[in-house]
Amino acid sequence: MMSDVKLHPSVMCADLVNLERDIKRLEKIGVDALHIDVIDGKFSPSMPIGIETIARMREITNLDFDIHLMTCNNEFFIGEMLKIGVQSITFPYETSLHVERNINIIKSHGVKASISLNPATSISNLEFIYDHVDMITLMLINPGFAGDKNEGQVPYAIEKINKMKATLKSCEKPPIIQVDGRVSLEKIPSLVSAGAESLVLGSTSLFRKGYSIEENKDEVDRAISKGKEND
Ligand SMILES: O=C(CO)[C@H](O)[C@H](O)COP(=O)(O)O
Repeated sequence: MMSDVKLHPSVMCADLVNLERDIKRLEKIGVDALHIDVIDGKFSPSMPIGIETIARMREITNLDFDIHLMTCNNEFFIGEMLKIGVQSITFPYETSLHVERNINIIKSHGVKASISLNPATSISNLEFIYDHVDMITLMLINPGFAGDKNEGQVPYAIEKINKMKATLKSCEKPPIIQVDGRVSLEKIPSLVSAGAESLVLGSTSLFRKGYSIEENKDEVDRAISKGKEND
């Protein structure tokens, strides 16, 4: 099924010892980009995927890389990702001293620039840069860990998406709204009808245990269609 909602599987939820196999499966089912979390152990206390692994992944697939930095030294990691050759880089607002400079560096390499907001960070912080970013990633959980329980998502997720959507109405070229964190099959309909345009798919959807990636993809498509009906 074709949908204008972008599917970005979260690589940290794949089988990390069978990464190539899972990437090939994702290529076959048709996804829009691989969402790759780069976590430095300080911004959040986990380190699922390292720089070398991403460089190696670049050699085995032509899928777009949607890099999500969850780091403190963003300038360093932006530089490393640009060397690898990625299509989009999201960096966290909360650890960026020079937000506009980061955006400019990323864009000067022809790469899409995006910014992420932790659950408690207000969207008003982005007031002056909406027109300069390609995507805004709304974290619906406190970042760092994937989880296969349908819990952990902040209760104000839908309200935040609604507000973001309303705010972006006045933009000439509005950035895409991406949602990340426990984007479950149950929640996809309400997230999509609120205005989410890119879904980071993890352990409660595309990588749901007990089902194949292919079976889960059918369920994701169904959940998106349901969300579109309620639009
Ligand atoms: O950003 C992340 C962790 O911080 C993961 O990409 C995200 O949580 C996906 O996993 P899940 O859907 O299992 O929560």
